[in-house]
Amino acid sequence: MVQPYKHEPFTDFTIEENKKAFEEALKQVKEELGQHHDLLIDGDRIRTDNTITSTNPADTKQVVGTVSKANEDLAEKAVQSAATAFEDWRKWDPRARAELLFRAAHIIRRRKHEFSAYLVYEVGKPWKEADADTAEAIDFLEYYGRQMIELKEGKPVESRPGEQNRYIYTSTGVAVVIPPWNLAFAIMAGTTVAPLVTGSTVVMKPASNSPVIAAKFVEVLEEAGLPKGVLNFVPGSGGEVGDYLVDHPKTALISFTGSRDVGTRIIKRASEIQEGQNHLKQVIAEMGGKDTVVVDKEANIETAVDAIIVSAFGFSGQKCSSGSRAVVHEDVYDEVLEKVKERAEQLTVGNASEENVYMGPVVDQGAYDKIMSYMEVGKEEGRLVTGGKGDDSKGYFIEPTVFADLAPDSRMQQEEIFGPVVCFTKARNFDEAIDIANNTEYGLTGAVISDNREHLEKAKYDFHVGNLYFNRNCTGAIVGYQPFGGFKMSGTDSKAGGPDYLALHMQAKTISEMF
Ligand SMILES: NC(=O)c1ccc[n+]([C@@H]2O[C@H](COP(=O)([O-])OP(=O)(O)OC[C@H]3O[C@@H](n4cnc5c(N)ncnc54)[C@H](O)[C@@H]3O)[C@@H](O)[C@H]2O)c1
Ligand SMILES: N[C@@H](CCC=O)C(=O)O
Repeated sequence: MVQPYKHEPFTDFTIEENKKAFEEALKQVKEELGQHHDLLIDGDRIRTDNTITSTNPADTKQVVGTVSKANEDLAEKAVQSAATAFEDWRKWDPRARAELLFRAAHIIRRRKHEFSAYLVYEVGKPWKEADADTAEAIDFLEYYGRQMIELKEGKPVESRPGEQNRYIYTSTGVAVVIPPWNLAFAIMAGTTVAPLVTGSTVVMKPASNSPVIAAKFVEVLEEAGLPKGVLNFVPGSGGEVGDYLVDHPKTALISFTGSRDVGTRIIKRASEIQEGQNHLKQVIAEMGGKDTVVVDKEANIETAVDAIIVSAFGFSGQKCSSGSRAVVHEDVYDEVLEKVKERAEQLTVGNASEENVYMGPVVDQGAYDKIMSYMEVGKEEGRLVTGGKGDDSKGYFIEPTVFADLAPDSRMQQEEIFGPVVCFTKARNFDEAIDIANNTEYGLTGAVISDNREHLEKAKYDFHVGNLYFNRNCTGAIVGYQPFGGFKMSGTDSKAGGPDYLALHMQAKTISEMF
């Protein structure tokens, strides 16, 4: 009997024993760093001359690992291998596929701190963020396994006398999985196992900033018993391997999570019918955000400050859900701004492998340069309240930064910066605050801090985002509790970790028989 789903608890690092265990994991993983990881195609490990080197963004001289790099020929092999494996895999009992996910979850749970330590080194996650990322990966395995068991008989439909109707879900085919680097474990794992558990086979191309954690996860799935060819691992360039996989006539499902530009490009390419293609491709594309914390005049100010700080600076603002905009009622604007400034100045920034670092580095030189260029835009468009400086001499560190008095349509309030920067805009009343919150092309997350019930009810209908939070931060959705996905240019609203997610990976089939 499968136990009811509950999310994986977070580690309490104030408990000395947990702290020691995590330090031990960091030490152990540090000794392992620098190893090489091969491609996996049709169950074979393949080593290439071309490699991707993954380095620690907090200490760029530290090599986390290298991975072999696929080209178009190897991507072709991977698709063919997945297409062949599909014929058996789709006929596996869905429960057996689900149980494979449960076994993988157990393996990760036993070595939880080890995986989190990899996240600390590979993408610069502070302990808590790394722990939450690993917990979410476990949650996806446990949750989607249970969802598949629930869906395996299909859904009830009516039948008339002399007729038997059934409505079932069938597997789709070869899925291409293209995850981002920021929820480097959770999203990579969740988007990989969702097609797998539904009976599709997968070609996974990890993000080039986080291929090592992806390679470690592939090892876990092999250990859990995944047959050869069912999952093929092909790190490579987005432009070369990504495009090739998306365009391939045999790929049937593309699951992408990443930026708006790459996502919309994939949607366009996947809609073009290739020679030899006899199906339409299903595309799941979860993309960027420009998320707002709205503060009403009737609000608990401490709750508001907390929500802004956590939303803006958790994982250095590198979440699609990050609250990079604060839209605050004019009556409390100065007070909230001043308190956010004070709190931001107390946040610790440093190498994430050290305890009690609130903010680690940003992920790479490209991200660092982009975020720093926005500091100049912010100074032109608004007022720098605190922060604004960076240091990329050893790693990519940027101060928590607050800009004030920005026009709602300024670049700072419209474009996804994806760094530790929050921009304040003043609103004359609650209606105007919601209008400002809605005035970007994105619609992913949002928070409203208010003690006014009428205003909260209004926000339920008028604040146009996929994940809306009241009196808390707008980050940190939990699998099975707060299904995640956005409106507008934030994506296809697939709601990862929700009850409808797996159905998007399958084809519903009606079978009707007369007696
Ligand atoms: N909505 C969500 O659930 C969600 C979750 C996490 C991150 N994000 C978004 O992801 C972005 C940050 O992640 P990123 O920097 O990894 O995004 P990205 O778009 O640069 O890359 C995402 C993935 O796409 C691949 N890629 C790049 N070019 C490609 C191409 N031409 N064809 C196919 N694949 C290609 C990359 O290698 C990577 O694996 C932000 O915009 C963030 O908001 C969204
Ligand atoms: N699901 C995560 C964000 C994923 C994107 O980065 C959250 O809710 O904070």
